[in-house]
Amino acid sequence: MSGADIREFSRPMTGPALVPLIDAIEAGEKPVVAAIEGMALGGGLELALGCHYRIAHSKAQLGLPEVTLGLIPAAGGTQRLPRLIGFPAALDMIITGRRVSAGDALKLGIVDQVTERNAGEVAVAFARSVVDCPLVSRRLSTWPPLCPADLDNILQMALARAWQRGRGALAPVACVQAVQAARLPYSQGMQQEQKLMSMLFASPQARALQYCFFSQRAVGKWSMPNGACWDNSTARPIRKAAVIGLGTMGRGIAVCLVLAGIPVIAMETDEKQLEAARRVVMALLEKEVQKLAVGLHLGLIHFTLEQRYLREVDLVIEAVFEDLALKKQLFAELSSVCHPDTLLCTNTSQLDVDQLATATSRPDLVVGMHFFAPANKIKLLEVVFTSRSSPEAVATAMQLGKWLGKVSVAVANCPGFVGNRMLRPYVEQAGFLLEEGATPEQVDSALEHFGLAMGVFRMSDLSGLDVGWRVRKAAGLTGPGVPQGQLLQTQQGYRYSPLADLICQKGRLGQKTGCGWYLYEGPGGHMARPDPWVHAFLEEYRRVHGLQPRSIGQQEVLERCLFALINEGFRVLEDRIVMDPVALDVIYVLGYGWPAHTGGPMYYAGEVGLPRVLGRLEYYQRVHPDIPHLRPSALLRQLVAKGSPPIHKWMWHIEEGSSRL
Ligand SMILES: CCCCCCCCCCCCC/C=C/C(=O)SCCNC(=O)CCNC(=O)[C@H](O)C(C)(C)COP(=O)(O)OP(=O)(O)OC[C@H]1O[C@@H](n2cnc3c(N)ncnc32)[C@H](O)[C@@H]1OP(=O)(O)O
Repeated sequence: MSGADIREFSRPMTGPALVPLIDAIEAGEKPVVAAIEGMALGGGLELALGCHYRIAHSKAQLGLPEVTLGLIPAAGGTQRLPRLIGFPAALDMIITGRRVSAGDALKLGIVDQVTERNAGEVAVAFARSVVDCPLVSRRLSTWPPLCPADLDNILQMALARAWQRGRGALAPVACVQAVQAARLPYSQGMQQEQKLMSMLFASPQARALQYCFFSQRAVGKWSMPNGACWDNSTARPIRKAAVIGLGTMGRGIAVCLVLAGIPVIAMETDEKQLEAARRVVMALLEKEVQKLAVGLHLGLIHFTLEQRYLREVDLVIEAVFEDLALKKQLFAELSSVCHPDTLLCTNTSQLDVDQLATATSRPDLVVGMHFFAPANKIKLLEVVFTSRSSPEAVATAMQLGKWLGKVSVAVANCPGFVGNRMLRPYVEQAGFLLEEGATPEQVDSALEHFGLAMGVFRMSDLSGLDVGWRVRKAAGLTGPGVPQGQLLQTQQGYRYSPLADLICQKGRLGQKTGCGWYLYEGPGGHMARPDPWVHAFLEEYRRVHGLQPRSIGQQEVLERCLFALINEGFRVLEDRIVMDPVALDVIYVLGYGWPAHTGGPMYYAGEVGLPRVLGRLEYYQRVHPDIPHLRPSALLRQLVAKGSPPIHKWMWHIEEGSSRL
């Protein structure tokens, strides 16, 4: 039982109401044993907690994921669970919404028995064995709360954690408040639970999080402009895969494959690099084995320098250095080494997948599989199809992503695909704001206050500033031989901030060099500190270029960075790079740390109001006519002209034939 029907939350609810039902079961004179097979989530677990005993199958999973939907467990979960397993463990489960295995549930005391057999049959036998036992001690609502001496401290720490990790989300905080009420007599605790639930139930955050839940499932129902789609295309089985290039991304991808039980050929061209990769990958795998407490066959991965092993694989993911010529050469080689049916996938984050496809003997079997770092942690996968990718190739990559535990989003090939394409105007605005008077920490603090996991400059330092530098050089925006513009700098006719290039030229490449936009403890350090050098550098830059710094408020930072990103999102939709705006929201929430409680950038635009987004973009464009990314997209204008329809109707307003595919 995976809990309440989430769709019902946005329409009038029908009875019977769950709370009185659970209370009636608990108060009953017959022993009721919950038999848990599969899932007991949300209202499902709350129902089980109202039963007198719980028997779970060993493969069952239990949890209270309401927080991920912007809610609290409001059918007594916040009152019964702390009574059963204590405040610290209950707080952890309720605030994070994480699922626990049957084995862990037994250790925690949530279930009375775990069985390998049919849980229903075992529960019936168990019920017979307890039929004469008194039930009075089995009614959790009557238990006195298990209050440890340091409960105040525990609750305070939980509250601090909820604020910090929630990044502005209300539900985690309400979860702590509801659990706190489990100190009170049960009926008073329930009143508090209901009060908090009523506050959250109709909140914009809950709506946004429930939109995220369905969006992450909707993207699995992909389609391509040629009519191929998820239910008319068949994925191939992947019995063995290869990863070529064992840098950070390749290692993470190899780990994902092994964890999913897929045998992997992990290939490098350099002996030293291969050994380094072997150490890191095996250490990561052993850590996972310990964490998940699962038996994993570590022999599933074979490290090699030899291409001949590639003959036996069904799919290759290349993750070599981001260099088009190098990748094209590799793809040409793979065409002759691999079996003619082998799918050739690239993990490029921005190179032209169509060009890579032309280097092979099988362009129909080439797709992009764009993982996000760290590949073994981030749940997003962009599956990039070209004009020649076959439905079967796309279906296979999408299915493989799901098998790896990712949410796969099908996107058409275009520069930067979706995520990085929308990121460019955002990063660009941040650079302009520095020129105009802001500091990296002012910009980052505004963005983090909004709820992003990391501000733009901290994120750039983490990814490595040389990544963008290389892209800008390849685009002819900077580098030897590129003429420097006038004040303000212009390149290719538009305003261009060379600040990031200048920082890179100083050898400041981010965390890996110990400094970038911030200062770190040393190379590889993580603690970002404001750097007086950067402040002096910015002041000098403004002085040399005659720029009068001005005070820039939080609102301007947010509007310029976020609305520029959203504006590019509308252009992505106009170009029909994705099926609908839902895909953009999924990509940003799962891949770029966009706060889920705002739904994602496009959903957020709808909440702010499209006329407001348009109005602010028009304003900033008047002030900065030399920044094309601030020019409102035609689709945004059209939607506003049509009265700002809801997000699921946006695609109806795109003119036929506007697709660039
Ligand atoms: C002002 C008024 C105040 C009113 C106060 C109101 C008080 C109301 C009190 C109400 C008390 C209710 C208390 C209970 C609350 C809850 O239970 S909230 C729900 C909690 N449960 C969850 O969050 C579980 C969500 N589901 C999952 O995690 C996964 O789906 C799964 C169960 C683990 C299965 O995963 P998987 O096998 O990968 O399949 P999916 O692709 O995810 O799902 C398959 C399809 O099923 C749909 N679906 C799944 N769960 C739900 C659900 N709970 N409700 C509706 N639909 C669900 C999912 O969307 C998929 O659908 P399709 O895409 O159409 O195939």
